[in-house]
Amino acid sequence: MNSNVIDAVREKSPLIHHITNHVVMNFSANGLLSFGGSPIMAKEEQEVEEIVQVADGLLLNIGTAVEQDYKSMIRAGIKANDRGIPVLFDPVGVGASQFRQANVQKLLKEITPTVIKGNAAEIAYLADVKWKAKGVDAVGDGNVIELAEKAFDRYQCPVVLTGKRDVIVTAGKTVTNKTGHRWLERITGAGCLLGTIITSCISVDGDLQEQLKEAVYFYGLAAEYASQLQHVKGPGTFIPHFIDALSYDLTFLKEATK
Ligand SMILES: Nc1ncnc2c1ncn2[C@@H]1O[C@H](COP(=O)(O)OP(=O)(O)OP(=O)(O)O)[C@@H](O)[C@H]1O
Ligand SMILES: Cc1ncsc1CCO
Repeated sequence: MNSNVIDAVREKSPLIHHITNHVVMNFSANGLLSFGGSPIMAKEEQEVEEIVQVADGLLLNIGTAVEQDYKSMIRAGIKANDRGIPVLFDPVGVGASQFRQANVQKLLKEITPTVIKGNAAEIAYLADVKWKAKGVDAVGDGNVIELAEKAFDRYQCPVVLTGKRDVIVTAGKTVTNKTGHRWLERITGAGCLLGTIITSCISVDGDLQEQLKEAVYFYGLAAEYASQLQHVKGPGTFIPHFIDALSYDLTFLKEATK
């Protein structure tokens, strides 16, 4: 058997509406297509409700968001909440500017995410804990479990905190994940694409904790597999092989990375 969650995604091929940043649009669309889902990038305020109407999941990522994008995100998020489809929120670089901070606060008052996903610095900002960041990247180590649980308590929302060790917090349960490869830190958008993969996994029927665990575990294994291929020499050659690996079966990746 492969994986109930991943099989279900591939069976359904969920349409994931992205309002995401310019840097990762292409990478996210290709990664999701390879994995087995169907991407649409649409951020015009006048059309987002129509797109959400037919989507299976919504991803909101503030990486390069301008004022108009936040309006679109709020409108799309409210519609997604009304329809009951999952919403993943990725507060990319939220601590980097007052503009991001003010808009994220406003957004989180208007919409209810199904999952908040971010690196340690982003989750620390939301949890009101001091953490070092450099632009959109987290710097240094600390108690990531405590951090993710604090953010969960504050927003009453499941949290996926990413890094060398990922932490997944849902109601009453915290688990960690160690799959992954250091080259994921050396390419842009590894966290953003993980957000896309998670959104597709939570848009099929099933238990949220299981879906989050499986998405994060699979993603890390795909990276481990791609990194060990003979012709993969560094972050650049890693990217296309990682995209390939996202289309593989979990059982195959487990065997091949033993
Ligand atoms: N040192 C590492 N070793 C193994 N896996 C890692 C490491 N650092 C990050 N990862 C993995 O990389 C993915 C992205 O996590 P990361 O925390 O780097 O995201 P991010 O900072 O939001 O990225 P971006 O902003 O570029 O999208 C996760 O799947 C995580 O498990
Ligand atoms: C580098 C960068 N800057 C804004 S968004 C983004 C992509 C990774 O988060």
